[in-house]
Amino acid sequence: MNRKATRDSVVFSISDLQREASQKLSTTVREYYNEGAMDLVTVKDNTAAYDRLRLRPRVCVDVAKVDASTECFGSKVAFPLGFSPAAMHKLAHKDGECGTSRAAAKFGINMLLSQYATDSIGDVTAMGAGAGNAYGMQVCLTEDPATNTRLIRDAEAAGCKSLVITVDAPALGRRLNEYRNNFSLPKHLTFPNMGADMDHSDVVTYDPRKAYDAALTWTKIRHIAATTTMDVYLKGVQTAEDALEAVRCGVAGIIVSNHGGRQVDSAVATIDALEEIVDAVQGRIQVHIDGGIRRGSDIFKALALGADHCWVGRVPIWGLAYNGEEGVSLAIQLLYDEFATTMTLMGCTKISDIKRSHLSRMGPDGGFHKLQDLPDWSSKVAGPILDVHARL
Ligand SMILES: Cc1cc2nc3c(=O)[nH]c(=O)nc-3n(C[C@H](O)[C@H](O)[C@H](O)COP(=O)(O)O)c2cc1C
Ligand SMILES: CC(C)CC(=O)C(=O)O
Repeated sequence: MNRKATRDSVVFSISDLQREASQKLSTTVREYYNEGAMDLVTVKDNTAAYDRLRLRPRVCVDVAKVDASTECFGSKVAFPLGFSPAAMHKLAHKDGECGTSRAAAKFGINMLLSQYATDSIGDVTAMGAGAGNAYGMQVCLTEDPATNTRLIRDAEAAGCKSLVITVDAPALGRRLNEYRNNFSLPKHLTFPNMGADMDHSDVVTYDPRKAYDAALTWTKIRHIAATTTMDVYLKGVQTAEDALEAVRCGVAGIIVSNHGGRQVDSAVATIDALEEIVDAVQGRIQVHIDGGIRRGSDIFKALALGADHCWVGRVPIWGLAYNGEEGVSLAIQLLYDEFATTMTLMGCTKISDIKRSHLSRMGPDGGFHKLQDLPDWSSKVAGPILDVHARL
């Protein structure tokens, strides 16, 4: 893709995209996508928290050439952003997850597919054939081991590089919009990754056997991780304590996430949770983040705090709703341009130049204070503490 593509005449930012996309959706679908659990405290704070961090630009650095590319799941990606797993893209546009996948592949970024996607994992990864970007399959894990095994085998067969186990959903959060609007999947859409007998009522009526595993534990994670060739990531880790458990489990990485504020309302904004987690993990496994990222400068701030990679859930959905696959491409382009511009203005020519000392945060005295750079952990510990396959 031409990374300096033509501009849209209406949409110049993700906030414009959200506004335009939202106008095209019915109340039920708009609220399902845009809202979250209970009073939306965390939905709002996920974005607001980025504004509590400020940038400390360095000047007189030669930034004539800026390289925003990095690596994720063993693939080179255009910049440190990919698509989080989000259910039901076809409610936004008929292009669905396959359209999202084509846009990701053309730009060279990675995509995670929800087990509640409206396109199959095989069809979605086929859209990226030959493009070089990587895919991951997200699973909540159900109480039915046969369903879990089938999902994992399908993902491996489709060429997924990672298995993303969502750990913040032992049950569905209380999304008041879904109750108010009597939300359900329209009859013409299906969950092709879930098998023929699955319909959306299994999800909203909390049939845990079919939809979630309320008894998911670290022991089960270790067993699942040992049964797959894919790299395992845990999505929904929100504390240093659980990040350390993940390190002990020997998984490849974690995604610091509160499910976009759709599970526990009043959960800490992910950018606020990130710091203690990065400090606890000390570089032993990958630390990714999602939730509230709406600008290239947000990606910069997350990397500066120590994240290895960022993901967005609602952004591609708004792109789809606005203009199908082309709308998704527009969304990626905007975030790429904003991120590359932020790097340039901050005096960073490559990803490894981005440091905590580029950030300032408001302290109890009301003043802004520079953050201290992280130590170089790469020389201290290499790789996870334990090899999960060796343990079992
Ligand atoms: C409509 C919608 C559906 C989602 N479905 C899933 C899902 O099936 N599995 C999952 O792990 N997370 C799901 N999420 C959460 C996202 O993966 C991600 O954590 C969240 O959207 C990040 O916040 P953001 O939308 O502010 O970027 C969903 C989010 C949205 C908005
Ligand atoms: C089908 C839903 C359970 C998908 C989801 O995780 C969400 O809506 O946040």
